[in-house]
Amino acid sequence: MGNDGYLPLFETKRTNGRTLYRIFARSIFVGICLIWSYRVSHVPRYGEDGRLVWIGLRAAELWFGFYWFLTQAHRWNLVYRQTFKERLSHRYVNELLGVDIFVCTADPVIEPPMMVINTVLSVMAYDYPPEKLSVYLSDDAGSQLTFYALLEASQFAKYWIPFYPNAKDSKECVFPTLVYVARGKRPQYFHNFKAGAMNALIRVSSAISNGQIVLNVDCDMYSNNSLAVRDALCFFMDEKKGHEIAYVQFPQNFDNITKNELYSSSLRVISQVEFHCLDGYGGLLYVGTGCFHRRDTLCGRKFSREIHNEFKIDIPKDREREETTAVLEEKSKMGLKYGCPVEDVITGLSIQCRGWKSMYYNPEKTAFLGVEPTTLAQILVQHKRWSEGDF
Ligand SMILES: O=c1ccn([C@@H]2O[C@H](COP(=O)(O)OP(=O)(O)O[C@H]3O[C@H](CO)[C@@H](O)[C@H](O)[C@H]3O)[C@@H](O)[C@H]2O)c(=O)[nH]1
Ligand SMILES: [Mn+2]
Repeated sequence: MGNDGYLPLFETKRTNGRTLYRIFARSIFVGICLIWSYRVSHVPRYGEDGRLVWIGLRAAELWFGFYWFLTQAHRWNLVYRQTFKERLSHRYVNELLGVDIFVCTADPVIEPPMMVINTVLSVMAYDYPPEKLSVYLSDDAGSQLTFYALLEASQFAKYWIPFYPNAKDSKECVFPTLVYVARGKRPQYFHNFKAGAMNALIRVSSAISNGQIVLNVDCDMYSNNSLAVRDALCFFMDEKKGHEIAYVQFPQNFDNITKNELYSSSLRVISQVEFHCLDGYGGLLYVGTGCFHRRDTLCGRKFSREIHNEFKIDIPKDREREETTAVLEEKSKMGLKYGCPVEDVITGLSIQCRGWKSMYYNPEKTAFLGVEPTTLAQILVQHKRWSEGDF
């Protein structure tokens, strides 16, 4: 507690054992330097065997050492966040923010409706006032099957959600708003993949529920922790620091990890080490699914020190305004950015350039579980797309 009696809604801790890691890293650096100097001082003379191989190895070791040196930036300064949800519930009984959840799907064959619907149901069951929760399903395939499955799921939810451990009284149970959205795609108008779908959802939801917070969950992932919305709100609603935070990214975990993890697609090092470090430097990336955003920053708002915990949203209601929004999206001044295969990363960076901060929250109980690529063909497609976007 500070002198003014203020109890924060979240706290940040530096990892234990940093000194130990730094000693370890320094010892490796000394080792690398010794290898370098050995390679330089013992080059075979002209005519001696192995001279070319020696020089080749020296180049490889130089490169490896340089690469190792750069990766230390991702290991040096890990931080962990902790939230205080009971303080949030206590302080904001009726003033919790509206949350709009966007689920994206694009292909009913690769992404079967059963999986999509499981995702939708899982996010409908968040432990959160249902009148403040809206779930939007964007179906880029405009599939009748997916639509029918959603319709059936909405009926099923009426029976299932009251039995969900967090629903309090089945008689009083109201349901979150559920909306199906399929964009009209025209051949002469480029659809911009997921970024286009997300921007369409931002526009549609602004005219329906207009929640101050927006969460995206891909249809190949589901919510595994019904308290994750409250966790995210602990960051946004913190009285001292909340007004600086634009987005809270949760790690992407997977429940179909193969035994030997041949392709290392569970991104373990990234989510358990490197993101904690990026977070320590205030530069956590937005990496798509599992990320909570303030709607206003996603819509282009700049950070300002004067404005405290105010969630200002301009609703583009009439047609003229909607057209303006579309033009702004096209110029990447509003919503998710276009023209890059990793729309999320560049969108996150642009938000940070406007002065906002981001947070990484990795709760003990996994918040989102998804399907990772398991075959070489799937991995190659995914990495080609990521590499095209990131470099
Ligand atoms: O035209 C499209 C193409 C894709 N999607 C959806 O976008 C999501 C992500 O696509 P996916 O093929 O699963 O890509 P991944 O490589 O698994 O996605 C990772 O990488 C993306 C780009 O960085 C992020 O947006 C994702 O959240 C992140 O999980 C899925 O829900 C798709 O249904 C659309 O809605 N419309
Ligand atoms: Mn995916």
